Amino acid sequence: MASVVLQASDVLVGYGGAPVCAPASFRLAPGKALALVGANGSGKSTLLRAVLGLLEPMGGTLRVLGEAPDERAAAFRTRVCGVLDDDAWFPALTVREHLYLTARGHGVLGANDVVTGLLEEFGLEQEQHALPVALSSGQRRRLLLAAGFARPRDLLVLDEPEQRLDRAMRDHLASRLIDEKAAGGAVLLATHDGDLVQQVADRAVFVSDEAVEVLTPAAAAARIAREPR
Ligand SMILES: Nc1ncnc2c1ncn2[C@@H]1O[C@H](COP(=O)(O)OP(=O)(O)OP(=O)(O)O)[C@@H](O)[C@H]1O
Repeated sequence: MASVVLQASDVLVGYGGAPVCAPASFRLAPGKALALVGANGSGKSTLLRAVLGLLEPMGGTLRVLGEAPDERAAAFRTRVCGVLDDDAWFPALTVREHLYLTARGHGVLGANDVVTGLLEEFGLEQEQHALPVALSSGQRRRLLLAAGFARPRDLLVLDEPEQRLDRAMRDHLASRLIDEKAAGGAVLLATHDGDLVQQVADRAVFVSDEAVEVLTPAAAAARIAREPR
């Protein structure tokens, strides 16, 4: 496997020709996790969207698994899994059917058993035959996360995965991400959770319009504690 999963060199992102933050440079290797931290609206999600190939950078060089990100490319979508807070559901498919479709669509063997395990892991057994419209926002969040883990991936990109999770589920997510690294996966997450940064991340990137700095997880957690929310 490539020794670098993600390489950003002076990447500038924004909308309508206006950058949302300073140019960002960072790299991520297999088996490592990188956290993007910073104030609300600082540009974390926008950087994630560029990594996922959903937004063309305005400047700099961005390489994901050696290529410019392109979500239209099947090879890219096979290896890069994004979990955004986008609530993109098929309204007539149940929780179980969503997970099964995701796993089967990515060629997972024994998809039914994989789904059964994920339903239990993410506390969705009772809701497995419910439609998305019937779920609480926290249950929908857990379904989004479970769908991310239902399919193969080399890079897992998560936007504020801690949102709407209780403490126990946050801790479970942290251990799941540590396992992901141990299995050789790379994790890029935007987060406001300093504990999650310290539990999971090997490095952090502090995003702002003045400068984008690479920090230790402890330094990033200290910055998060100081940021107004
Ligand atoms: N589609 C869009 N078009 C124009 N501006 C946008 C769009 N999406 C986000 N923005 C703006 O870009 C800036 C950065 O937003 P972004 O969502 O990347 O920040 P963030 O760091 O992820 O914030 P938060 O922590 O609140 O999720 C904000 O000023 C936001 O209003």
